[in-house]
Amino acid sequence: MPADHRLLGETAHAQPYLVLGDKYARAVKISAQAQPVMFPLADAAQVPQLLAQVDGVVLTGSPSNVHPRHFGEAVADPRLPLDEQRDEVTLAVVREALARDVPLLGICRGFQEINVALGGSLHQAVHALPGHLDHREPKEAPLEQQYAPRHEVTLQPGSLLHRLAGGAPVVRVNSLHGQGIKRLGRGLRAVAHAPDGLIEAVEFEAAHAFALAVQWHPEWRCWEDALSSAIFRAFGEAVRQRRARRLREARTFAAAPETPA
Ligand SMILES: N[C@@H](CCC(=O)NCCCC(=O)O)C(=O)O
Repeated sequence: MPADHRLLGETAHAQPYLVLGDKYARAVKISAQAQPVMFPLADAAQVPQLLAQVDGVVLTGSPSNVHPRHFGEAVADPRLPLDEQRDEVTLAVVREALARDVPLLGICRGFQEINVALGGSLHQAVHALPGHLDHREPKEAPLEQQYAPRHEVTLQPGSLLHRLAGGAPVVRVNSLHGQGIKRLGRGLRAVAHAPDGLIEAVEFEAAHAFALAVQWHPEWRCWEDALSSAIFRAFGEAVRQRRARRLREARTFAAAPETPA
């Protein structure tokens, strides 16, 4: 799971921290029944070696935005936070995980990172687009209201997400984002849309393993919601399948006779 790079503490004495949201780790632990791990201060060059040590990747949400230079644009609103150290690692993780069929779940910012890593782009302010909803959360409201279901999404029949939703054509989801998909990345299939047409979930068409990303927050009290639980349960199953395959391959390699010099 990625680390956010944040300054925490009183402004005059703020210090840099590496941050992972508790609700993401808890959803992996409880609903996916997997052990979250982080690689603090990892850099893009280490990604192949680090991915060989894990059986799945969850790219979490974050208040920070993916730097628009990754999709050829300038920053539209300099007041909004960025996290370029995170970008450098997660964009590499997306490409390597998909190339190696490492189970991949993207949430909110993680959904956007997957799209950008595959050559897609983002609207930097969805609420400023004619005919679009304001997908941002009421920031002054209590958390229960911020993460409450806010709008419907229509699910694509035949998609993994549609199956995980038990065939429901529409579900209600929470919404805590100012950015959204503009140009869809290579190999991605849009599998859920908001009422204003914004893409709200994608799947990677060529994936042989779990590869799903959603713009909303299924990690929020996921054990209370059928679709959220199903998403993390399916991710956890994919993680255990990869682990079993990895251990089988390791035993096979260990048992192989030494080739004569
Ligand atoms: N900054 C991006 C992504 C928004 C996002 O991930 N929000 C969640 C923040 C809090 C949490 O981790 O739950 C955007 O604004 O589109």
